[in-house]
Amino acid sequence: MRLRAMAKINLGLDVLRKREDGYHEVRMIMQTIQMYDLLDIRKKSETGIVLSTNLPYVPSDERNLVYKAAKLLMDEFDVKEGLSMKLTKSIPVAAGMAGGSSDAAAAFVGVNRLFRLGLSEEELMKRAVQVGADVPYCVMRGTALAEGIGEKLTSLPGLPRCYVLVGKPGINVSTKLAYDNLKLDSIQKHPDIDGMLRDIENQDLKSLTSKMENVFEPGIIRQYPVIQEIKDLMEANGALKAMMSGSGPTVFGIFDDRAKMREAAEVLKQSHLAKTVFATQIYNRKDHA
Ligand SMILES: C[C@@](CO)(OP(=O)(O)O)[C@H](O)COP(=O)(O)OP(=O)(O)OC[C@H]1O[C@@H](n2ccc(N)nc2=O)[C@H](O)[C@@H]1O
Ligand SMILES: Nc1ncnc2c1ncn2[C@@H]1O[C@H](COP(=O)(O)OP(=O)(O)O)[C@@H](O)[C@H]1O
Repeated sequence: MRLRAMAKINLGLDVLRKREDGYHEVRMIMQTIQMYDLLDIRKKSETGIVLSTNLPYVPSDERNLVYKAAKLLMDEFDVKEGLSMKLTKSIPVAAGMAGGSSDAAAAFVGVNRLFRLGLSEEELMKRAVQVGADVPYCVMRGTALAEGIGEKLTSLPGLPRCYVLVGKPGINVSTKLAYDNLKLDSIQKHPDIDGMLRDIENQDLKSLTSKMENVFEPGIIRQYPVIQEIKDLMEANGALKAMMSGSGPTVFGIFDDRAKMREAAEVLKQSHLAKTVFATQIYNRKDHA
């Protein structure tokens, strides 16, 4: 069985407060994009889980979120058969695009199907949060409002067709450090998430993109000014708006015109500001086909 684990971007990202357990309460507008890892899974005769990946620097043992997700379900349902998984990564790692979380979501969906565990999407999402705050969203996909620590999800109407240019500089940002370094009292500008929800309801892409904000962005840009340079390049080359995704460092630009996006992609490649440049579009199917 082959599953696609789709990447996400955060169109809006607000952090409200720190909880007792160290996690933060957030309010985010999430969007799946057509960029994916592949997870091949099959039963094997010997018991246990075996995982391989195409990247030497991604762990292929119990530290991998795919392994964690599969083990969690197989332990709960006392699955005696073995599982073999092959993960082929294309989503940049530690990039703010939920690559690992989405791989874990694919493992939840795949193990549920392969061993006929009969869990509904909601039941999978309830378990998914144990692997990571963004994993329930990666099970759900599409356009969504994420609250709580990211696990309280409301499905939203799909956005009008638009194109997404992804540019990741050659640096990595730790999500944990990004949260630890965030000074909640000195956040200059909170995104207008409610306004964005209205724009999505009205299918008004221009108004929606004009409100895009991410509270992590100023702090991470101070550390890595290249992020600002990539944003500026995208906006100078036709993006309605460009912003950092999640805890960074990936920048995405939203375009209403595919040709313009492709031209901007060429300019970005020539600039050598980004290590990964990928031109794609939003993705709103939810069926894990
Ligand atoms: C920032 C966001 C925005 O979508 O995405 P990424 O940049 O990772 O893609 C998410 O909130 C990332 O969610 P996720 O990557 O699943 O987080 P987890 O693995 O559960 O947590 C990693 C660490 O981040 C911090 N964390 C995470 C989520 C949250 N709501 N509050 C937190 O404080 C915690 O310190 C935790 O130890
Ligand atoms: N399946 C996986 N894919 C990528 N990284 C993984 C995976 N499982 C565990 N990790 C670890 O998690 C860290 C962050 O991964 P990733 O999910 O790509 O970040 P982000 O959520 O910022 O996009 C990596 O440094 C890696 O060591």
